[in-house]
Amino acid sequence: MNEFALELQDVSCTFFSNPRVKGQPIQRYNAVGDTTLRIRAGEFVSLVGPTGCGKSTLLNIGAGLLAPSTGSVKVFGEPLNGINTRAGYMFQADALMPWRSAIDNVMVGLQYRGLPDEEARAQAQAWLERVGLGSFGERYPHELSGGMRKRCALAQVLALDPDIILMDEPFSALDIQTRQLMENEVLDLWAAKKKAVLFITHDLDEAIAMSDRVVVLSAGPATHPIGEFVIDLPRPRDVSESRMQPRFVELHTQIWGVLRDEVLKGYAQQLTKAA
Ligand SMILES: Nc1ncnc2c1ncn2[C@@H]1O[C@H](COP(=O)(O)OP(=O)(O)OP(=O)(O)O)[C@@H](O)[C@H]1O
Repeated sequence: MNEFALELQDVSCTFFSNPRVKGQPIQRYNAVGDTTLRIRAGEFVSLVGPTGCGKSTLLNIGAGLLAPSTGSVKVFGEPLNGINTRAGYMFQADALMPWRSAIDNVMVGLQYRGLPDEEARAQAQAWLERVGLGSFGERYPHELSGGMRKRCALAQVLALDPDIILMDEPFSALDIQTRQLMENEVLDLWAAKKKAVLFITHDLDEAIAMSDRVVVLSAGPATHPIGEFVIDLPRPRDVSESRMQPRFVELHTQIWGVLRDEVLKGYAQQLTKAA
């Protein structure tokens, strides 16, 4: 097996405004500059960077939802063309289908894969149990709490047993206690299967507590990595206990030293845009 599950090699991404809007010249925005990012099989990597810098754009490129303007993407050594079928994607917003019960949401991907309904249902139930929703399968998304919906979305992704998991601020909408529970659950599930994870977060504490490596992105335009830190905290980890360790504080100080100026630049840009 190739050492790298996902490789973004010298990618850039430029967005153009809609050419059909009459009377307005086409505007271009260079969201991602020259970026190389490699995630090893089984590695948990977080991307942190100022708001609006281009984190989701990079994740979308890795998912094959967006083609880079230049550069290349490889998945286990093979060039990526179209959707990355080895990856599962967990979004910031709920992606559950409101008209389907929790179990139907989890089993839908398995059904698409051609599993007979009965087997798909059994596997979906097993995943719901693993994420603590064993007795909630018949509930609809609106009948679940925010944390439960996240658990259901997690089961939906993990049921497909992807080799790569792409997570775009999956817990940002949760209260702090639920968030920490979910972070620990994700770490336990990850430790059991050791998939490659690319995790996006605004929260540096979360990035350090969860990851093997944290990559810091510059403020846009043309965001690119400006720092990379190996997180050598022992595993298994409990996210809230990890935060108490002196090494955590050291890493936080080092990474924040790089991130701080970019966050200030990003913030200043937002103010300029808003003015
Ligand atoms: N389809 C698009 N067309 C034009 N501009 C876009 C498009 N998608 C993203 N952008 C711009 O590219 C930049 C990067 O956006 P992106 O969503 O990747 O940032 P982000 O770091 O994930 O943001 P946030 O921290 O708010 O989640 C932003 O300035 C955004 O406005």
